[in-house]
Amino acid sequence: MDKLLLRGNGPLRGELRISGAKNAALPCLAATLLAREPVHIRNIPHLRDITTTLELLGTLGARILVDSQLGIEVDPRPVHSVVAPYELVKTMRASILVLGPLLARHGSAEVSLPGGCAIGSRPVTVHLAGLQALGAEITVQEGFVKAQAARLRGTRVVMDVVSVTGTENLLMAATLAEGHTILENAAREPEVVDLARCLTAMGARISGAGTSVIEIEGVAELHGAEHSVLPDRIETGTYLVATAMAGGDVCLKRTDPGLLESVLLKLREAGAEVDAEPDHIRIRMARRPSAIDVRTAPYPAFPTDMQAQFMAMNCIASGSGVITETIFENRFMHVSELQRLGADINADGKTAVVRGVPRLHGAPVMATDLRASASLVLAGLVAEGETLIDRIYHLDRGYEVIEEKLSAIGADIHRVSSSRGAA
Ligand SMILES: CC(=O)N[C@H]1[C@@H](OP(=O)(O)OP(=O)(O)OC[C@H]2O[C@@H](n3ccc(=O)[nH]c3=O)[C@H](O)[C@@H]2O)O[C@H](CO)[C@@H](O)[C@@H]1O
Ligand SMILES: C=C(OP(=O)(O)O)C(=O)O
Repeated sequence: MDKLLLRGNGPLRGELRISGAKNAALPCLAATLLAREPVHIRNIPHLRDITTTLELLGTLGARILVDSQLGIEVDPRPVHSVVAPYELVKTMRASILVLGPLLARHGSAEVSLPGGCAIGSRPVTVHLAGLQALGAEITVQEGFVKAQAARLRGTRVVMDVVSVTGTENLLMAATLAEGHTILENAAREPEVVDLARCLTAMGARISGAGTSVIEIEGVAELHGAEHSVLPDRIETGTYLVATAMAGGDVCLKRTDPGLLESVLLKLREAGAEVDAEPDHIRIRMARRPSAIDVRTAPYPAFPTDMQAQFMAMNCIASGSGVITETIFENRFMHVSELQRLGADINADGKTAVVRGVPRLHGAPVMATDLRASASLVLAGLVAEGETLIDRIYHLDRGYEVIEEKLSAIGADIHRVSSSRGAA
């Protein structure tokens, strides 16, 4: 099993290109199941979650073509199965996203309850209650969600919690429902908006995406389309924090500052100079960051997927900062690993108080989930000596060639096989 080896190596300088967003590419790939013709999706990141999704689509019978630019064409016409098996679904939360499209397009679906980051209990009741409201018969048996409906019927659905993938599943299902659907208390994340753009290109009739009320006028069928996935705001935020921690001058290309205003605000508060242009962000940091307070909440507030990275920054900041995680009940698993590097963190329930220390010290650590892994990489960039990160398969779910991107801007980071790690 691979590990990452890092040595603190001073400021970061240069430019790097941001990839397409994992959390938008995954629902867009699921949405291809709704169409009657091939759908071409561009700017897809090269990630393990994407490979798993393509494998899942292939298992259902879809034909997948990858072009030289890593654009992917999914031809859903040969789909012959509506069963998403446990072996593929267990590693990835987003696999539940095939439920709505399979049900809407084929009248039934059997999807294993999903896996993904173990950051909380992560129920799918919003998805199931919404599909029931749209007329589906749903049972959960032996770890599988089984859903049936000859044709879904548009209706008003009030989601009892704001759920990103819940909103996406219902949005996709409603595109082929008979009549009008109103989704209330919808998630407003940019990835939901991107999915709505993809569906609209396929012929769906959607208004209100990006607000908490989305309306969908069902259509009889969806056609082929081309769609380019929006930039990954979490990858963008992670490299911005890396520069804020290590110091230096880095330009992130092919991103969109409008997607992460709450994050840019916090970076400026920490002392970074941030120039936001329509398609790139330049960050300069010439001093130790100041500790900041962060409270996670649904978009447009501060994203939970950036919480661990900001905790890493507070670990080496001047002063103390309070991190409050309001979305997931078990998203502080990085705390004990950051402590192994010398961080001073006191976590209790939803809150962690971080007192910045002048220096972290390298140590062997273990990645526990995707963004926790990212926080360890950031800490390793500035720690004195060697940091060896185990279980980086979590990182490979969500960061495209992270060691290549960070090396290109001056970091000392290498992927090593376990035999080197054990030496
Ligand atoms: C593939 C993907 O896009 N993943 C993102 C998505 O996950 P995901 O869509 O799984 O997260 P949700 O928005 O559904 O979860 C938000 C909160 O709602 C709760 N909840 C959710 C569904 C439900 O039926 N009942 C319920 O109580 C969850 O336990 C959690 O506390 O949004 C999260 C919140 O921004 C991000 O951290 C993930 O990176
Ligand atoms: C939690 C995440 O992913 P998933 O929802 O796929 O587990 C994430 O992207 O930070």
